[in-house]
Amino acid sequence: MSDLQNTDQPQRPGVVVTGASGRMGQMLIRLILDSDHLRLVGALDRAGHDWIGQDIGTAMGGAPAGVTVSDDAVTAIAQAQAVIDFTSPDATVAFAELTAQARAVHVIGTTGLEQRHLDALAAAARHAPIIRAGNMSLGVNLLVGLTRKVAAALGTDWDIEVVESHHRHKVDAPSGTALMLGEAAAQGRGAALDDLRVPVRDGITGARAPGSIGFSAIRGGDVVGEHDVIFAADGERIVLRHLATDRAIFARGAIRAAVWGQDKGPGQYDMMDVLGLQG
Ligand SMILES: NC(=O)C1=CN([C@@H]2O[C@H](COP(=O)(O)OP(=O)(O)OC[C@H]3O[C@@H](n4cnc5c(N)ncnc54)[C@H](OP(=O)(O)O)[C@@H]3O)[C@@H](O)[C@H]2O)C=CC1
Ligand SMILES: O=C(O)C1=N[C@H](C(=O)O)C[C@H](O)C1
Repeated sequence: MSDLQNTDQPQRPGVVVTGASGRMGQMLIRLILDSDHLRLVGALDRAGHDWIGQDIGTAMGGAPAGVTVSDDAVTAIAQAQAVIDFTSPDATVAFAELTAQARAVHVIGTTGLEQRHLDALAAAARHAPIIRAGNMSLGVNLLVGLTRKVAAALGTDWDIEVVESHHRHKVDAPSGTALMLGEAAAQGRGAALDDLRVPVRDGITGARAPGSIGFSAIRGGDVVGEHDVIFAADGERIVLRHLATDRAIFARGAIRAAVWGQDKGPGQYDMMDVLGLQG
């Protein structure tokens, strides 16, 4: 059934989508408008955006959805039970403060967060649940567990490299997913990624440091997201690969997280919690 009848099922949690005109924002809104589990109550965009004041369904080129695109985050988030947020790090921190005040679930897909952003999110999570992952897909979260296991099983004579490819518009590198995979590999080796991570290689880099974890990023075209974790030893290689061909996989994960979070207390969660893959 469609959620276009926005008032007929008040028991469904109301969700606000931030960055509504973005690639992920539009995908999320399409899926939420078709969801039996969530009700779209707000669509936020940056002040001055062409879509402000328009119906979100019409702005996306479809039928009216009964929700007007707004730049008033305070008012929109105050009436929400969940906020799904795929925007930029500074915006996500600002939305986290409002979402915490509303005691709503904040589902964060935004990547490229620095320590100061993470610190602000930790503060917000003292008041309401935050569910954050660099990749919301089932496949990648399974791959994280596999990567940890393979890294734990292999010695440091197996070199680990993470290679990722994304569309030409992506602004951060390595991708959030690549960092999740690198962290899993480091955990498998009983170490912290910060201690093993190799900065971008360029020029006379010297030979590879034993036990290090390298990252390479490719940007081009419309690639949705591709990740390889390469374990390379003398005479053999293992490659664990995830290929995303449709952004719906991320949006479905985020919607599942928003519903899952409804009965959770304040704190920080990730997709491994949502999918029951911890441990
Ligand atoms: N965790 C996951 O599974 C996934 C995470 N992502 C991440 O999600 C984020 C968004 O990706 P994508 O949708 O492709 O990017 P887009 O650039 O297409 O969309 C981002 C949206 O956020 C808005 N936005 C950015 N900064 C602000 C701000 N300060 N205030 C208000 N709105 C703002 C943008 O508005 P404007 O255009 O005006 O700047 C735009 O509408 C990225 O960090 C990406 O890496 C993406 C896919 C999956
Ligand atoms: O920016 C994107 O597009 C994506 N970002 C996430 C990341 O940084 O890993 C997830 C996915 O790969 C798409």
